[in-house]
Amino acid sequence: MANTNLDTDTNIEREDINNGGEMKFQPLEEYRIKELPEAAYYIPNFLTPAESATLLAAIAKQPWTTLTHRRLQPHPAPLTPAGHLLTTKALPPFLKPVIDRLLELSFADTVDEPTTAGDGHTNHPISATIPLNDQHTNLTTKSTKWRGIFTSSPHGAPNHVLINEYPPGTGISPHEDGGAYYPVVCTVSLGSHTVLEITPKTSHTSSTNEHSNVEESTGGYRIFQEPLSLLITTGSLYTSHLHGIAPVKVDENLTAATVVNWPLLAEGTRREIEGGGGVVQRREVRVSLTCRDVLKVRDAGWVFGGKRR
Ligand SMILES: O=C(O)CCC(=O)C(=O)O
Ligand SMILES: [Fe+2]
Repeated sequence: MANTNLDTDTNIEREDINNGGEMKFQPLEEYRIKELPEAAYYIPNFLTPAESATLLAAIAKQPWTTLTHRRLQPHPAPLTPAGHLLTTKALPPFLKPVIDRLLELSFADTVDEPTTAGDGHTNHPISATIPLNDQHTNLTTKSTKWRGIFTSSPHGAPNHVLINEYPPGTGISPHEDGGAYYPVVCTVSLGSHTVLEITPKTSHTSSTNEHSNVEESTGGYRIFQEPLSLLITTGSLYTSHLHGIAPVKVDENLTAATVVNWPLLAEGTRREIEGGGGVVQRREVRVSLTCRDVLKVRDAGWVFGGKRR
């Protein structure tokens, strides 16, 4: 049954993250892809099918930049070759629900709080139950601090969304994203699933060709991205490794052993993949939204003689 169509997948796990009609996600640690060497997170059903439909309709009305095999939309503007965003224009309003949803996600940091303050005064009720002569012992209590994924980023939120469209049979060659962004990359997938391939690179500087200093090794990782899902990569994963999508119409050999985020996939998806013998067709166009915080932002008004649109 290779005709598995994941595009109509139901929200089997939505109950887990939906609380009284308000979208509520578990702490991000719950979504960690444990097999990867750097912190990365995968959240199935990050958006609802209705939200996806609204987004796709809004995206269809925006102008595209056409490449040889795919189209893209850089919002609010393309980056310069140096990786700068030359506008202070906000992201278009149709992307706000996605950005707001990203800002809802948080880590639940457990922090140790001393029960005695530096000046010797107790600052926690627990100290009241402790005999005075025991209070020199270094007592701590655990508390939870919520920390968003963009809390420490320069602008506190993504300021750039790159929309890529991939018809079945198209992909993106292995690449790294470079240093223009704060190292948190959030990718929302709409339409079809895809399989992201992450390949460690071994630095191998050649004196004859500075562009071929990246040598792919065989040990890589495959991440299955369901429609409606969110993938977050952090740290050096996108700089110490290459990432890309094979230009194929059918993904094969998809199993718990070959897909690193297998345990995080919606149960229905795992069943469908298994039912298809590990083979899944890319039947629809996939549209991805890659949301990042570009570090360097400058108003370009002066560059164009003060003429702004
Ligand atoms: O479409 C994707 O999921 C990946 C896009 C990507 O890697 C990029 O635009 O740099
Ligand atoms: Fe990329």
